[in-house]
Amino acid sequence: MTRRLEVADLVVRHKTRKGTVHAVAGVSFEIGAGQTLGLVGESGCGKSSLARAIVGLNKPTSGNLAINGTAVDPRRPSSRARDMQMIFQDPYGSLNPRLTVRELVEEPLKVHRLRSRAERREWVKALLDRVGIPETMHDRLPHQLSGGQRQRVGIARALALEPKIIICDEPVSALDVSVQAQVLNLLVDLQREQDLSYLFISHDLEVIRYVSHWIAVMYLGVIVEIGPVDRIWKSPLHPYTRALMQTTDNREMQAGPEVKLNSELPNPLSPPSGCRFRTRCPLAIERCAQEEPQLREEAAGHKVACHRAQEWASRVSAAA
Ligand SMILES: Nc1ncnc2c1ncn2[C@@H]1O[C@H](COP(=O)(O)OP(=O)(O)OP(=O)(O)O)[C@@H](O)[C@H]1O
Repeated sequence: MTRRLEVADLVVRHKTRKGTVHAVAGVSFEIGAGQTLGLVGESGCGKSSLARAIVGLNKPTSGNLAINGTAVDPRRPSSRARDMQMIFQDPYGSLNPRLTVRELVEEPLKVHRLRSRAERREWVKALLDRVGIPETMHDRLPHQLSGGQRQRVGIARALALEPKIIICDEPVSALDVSVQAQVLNLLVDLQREQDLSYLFISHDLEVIRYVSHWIAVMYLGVIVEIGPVDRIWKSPLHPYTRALMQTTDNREMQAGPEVKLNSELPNPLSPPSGCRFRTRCPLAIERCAQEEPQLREEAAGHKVACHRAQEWASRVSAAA
């Protein structure tokens, strides 16, 4: 597998008046060429902090990044703009309201001094055409577009520099359900055509399942489970993943204990000792308070950070 993006031990801390939030507490994963890793977890578990640090919008506290096998300095964002771009949840907030559609897509090319004026015009037109924005709209301002059209412009802008990796941070959450599928299909088609790699963030597991090859589940700054999409969908092993699955109409999940998320996410300023999920976990035992579980491979490519995962895994397969 050609590894497009490798993230190792990434740490992001935010200093606030009340203390330091450990938003990302040592996260590692890789994404192959033409693959999507879907990242899921409740609001506040650190998904955006992770995405912004990878793309260079926030400086990570520590960690390593490699793009196409070459290490890049995670604290120097300019070094990776041409390889990696981001698509945001709120295309209105992320698009300069004073620039026309055409200018918005052209801007990254101008900043990086790429192509002649005539070539830029042609490339911008081709990009807008590809994402389904007709020429009659190229001179419009963002507020004159629908939410779906704005997101299409956001996608064209992200593609302008021909990156191979795109970080999609909740790209369809702000859109009407009827438009969500169109934008998701566009992203999936573009991936196939251009062999793009996506880190796709969503709190919606159904969306994640639709677009992803791999799923990573994040809880209070750490990845608690990661694996191939079908495996996670059918045989999730971490109690937190099971709890998230129980909020969907996943009928393929193998039988096992019910885990409900009744309480709120603990205060991220002082996460629980040992396993961060233990305060909400009906299966927690003494060891969970004392020792932080590490990700361990339970099946090919399927890793889980839970002291009880093995016991669990045998029970789940016995019931299957
Ligand atoms: N710039 C910041 N300054 C201080 N704290 C921050 C900052 N950005 C995020 N946080 C805190 O870091 C933690 C993780 O937030 P983050 O936005 O990364 O999570 P998330 O999973 O993306 O949530 P959401 O889905 O709501 O965007 C939260 O406790 C949040 O309050």
